[in-house]
Amino acid sequence: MVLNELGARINSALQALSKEPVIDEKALDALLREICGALLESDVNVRLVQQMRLNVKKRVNMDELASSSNKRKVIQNSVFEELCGLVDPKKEAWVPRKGKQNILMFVGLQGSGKTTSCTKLAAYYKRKGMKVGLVCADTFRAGAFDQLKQNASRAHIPYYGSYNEADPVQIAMDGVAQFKKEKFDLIIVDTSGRHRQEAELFAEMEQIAAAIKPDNTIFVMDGTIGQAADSQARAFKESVDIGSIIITKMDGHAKGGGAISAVAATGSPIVFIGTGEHMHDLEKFSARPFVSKMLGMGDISGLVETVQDLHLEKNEDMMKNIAKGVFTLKDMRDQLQNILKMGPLSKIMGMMPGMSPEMMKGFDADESTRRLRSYMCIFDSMTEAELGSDGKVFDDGKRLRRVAIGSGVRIVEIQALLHQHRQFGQIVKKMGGPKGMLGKMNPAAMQQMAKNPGAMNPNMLKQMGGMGGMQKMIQQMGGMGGVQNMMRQMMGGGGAGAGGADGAGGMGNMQEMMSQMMNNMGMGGMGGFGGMGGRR
Ligand SMILES: Nc1nc2c(ncn2[C@@H]2O[C@H](COP(=O)(O)OP(=O)(O)OP(=O)(O)O)[C@@H](O)[C@H]2O)c(=O)[nH]1
Repeated sequence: MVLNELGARINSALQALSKEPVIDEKALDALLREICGALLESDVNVRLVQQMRLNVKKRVNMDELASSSNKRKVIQNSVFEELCGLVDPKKEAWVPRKGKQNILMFVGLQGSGKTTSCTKLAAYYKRKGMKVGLVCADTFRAGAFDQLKQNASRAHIPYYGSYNEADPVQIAMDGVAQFKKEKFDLIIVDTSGRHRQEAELFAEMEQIAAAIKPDNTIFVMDGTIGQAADSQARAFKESVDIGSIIITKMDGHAKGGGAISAVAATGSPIVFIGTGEHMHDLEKFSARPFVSKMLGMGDISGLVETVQDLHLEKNEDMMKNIAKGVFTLKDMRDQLQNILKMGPLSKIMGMMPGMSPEMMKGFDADESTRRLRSYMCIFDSMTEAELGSDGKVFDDGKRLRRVAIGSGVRIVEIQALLHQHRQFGQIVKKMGGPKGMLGKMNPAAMQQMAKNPGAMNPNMLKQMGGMGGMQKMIQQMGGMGGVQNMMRQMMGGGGAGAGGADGAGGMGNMQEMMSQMMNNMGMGGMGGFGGMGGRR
């Protein structure tokens, strides 16, 4: 992702500042030159870059700041704040309200990723427990309804459309009326992105908006269009009341800066970014976490939300087991299943603080996901009794052969899985049990922690000394292999080969990732229940 490169450049400019013996106007100018150059190369609007440079200079008063370390901190903070300012229109983003029938209309040019994003968003709110329906009001493009139908069916989202009705306004009204009658919480209306004439397209959008009276209109913009984003956003803003923005295709080679600066043109907040063609490739957008992640500082709020969506509290058995220091094969399967449910591994890794863009380079998320799926096949071929065991039953070669035949996976790979399970079991034993960190908490507290990690997040961070402390903690996890080591093994050496040592290497890292996640949550839990919760 090109934004990672932008983040890496800004980051290294900030790092270089830390090495400067004297921090003066010259050093500040050199830093700003490098940062502004990087932003311009990423297609961020030139006026905005200029303004950002002036704002940082205004914030940093060299004469008033005494020590160099103070100056460094003030400059770094100012740059961070101003980068956030670039993508933050300081307007609260609209969110659908529970207990109300919310209507959302999507607009955007043809090919921007509107239809794909409609379904991704519907799936997102479905995961949040809402009853969501999709309406296809694009009658201009032949095949638009089929595309929406296909996407919606794959995500198990109810949809409405028509092959006969030619009037998009009528379809939008009928679809909304039907879903309203059926008490849907959120109705998403997809519109056309193309007409013979631009004026016709805007007129149609206005008519649909007047007929269905959406609570919010989302403007979908292609992240790869560069500087053209500004004029496109302005044109849409003049016709419809744009409430929010989704920027798509921020994976691959999107520079993204152009679309991001469209925020300034519309004054509306970016609510999500599309990061791929799959259903899960939609990331919630907020200015600070976005900038933090771009600079390799992680996105704790995103990670917490993703973990929340897993509803770990529902897995009572595993919570009880872990608190006791017990870890069965079934627990491992459930954990891996959870990781698969969280979406692409690269996305999760990017949310972890301390994962610098360099560390993510070359990370083969697809290969790791493939390996995870092959482990799922192995688990599927085990009996309930085997799954509930600590894995020692597989010392018997006959069982191993049976599972290998059943799953179509080589014996060495099953052995690798069992080896990793044993290793992770040892970590759980250390963390759990009466003396371990998790063992000191009762199962109800563990469930509470899983149910609402976000609520204790501020305490967790405070306890660990803020973001810096979090990064330090991850570095200190060197004892468990270390994140860097983990990434190296996950993406390197192991490569495409799935068997034997490769399989073990990849899995070892996967397992470390899980333990880190649990460790993070565990610490949050301790914060929440160890007296700190009372202070909130
Ligand atoms: N890589 C990537 N591709 C995307 C993303 N979002 C959408 N696409 C792809 O972009 C192409 C166009 O997406 P659509 O959803 O059909 O675009 P649309 O805006 O609905 O187009 P019309 O229906 O013609 O108005 C499809 O091939 C999508 O798979 C994204 O975030 N990343």
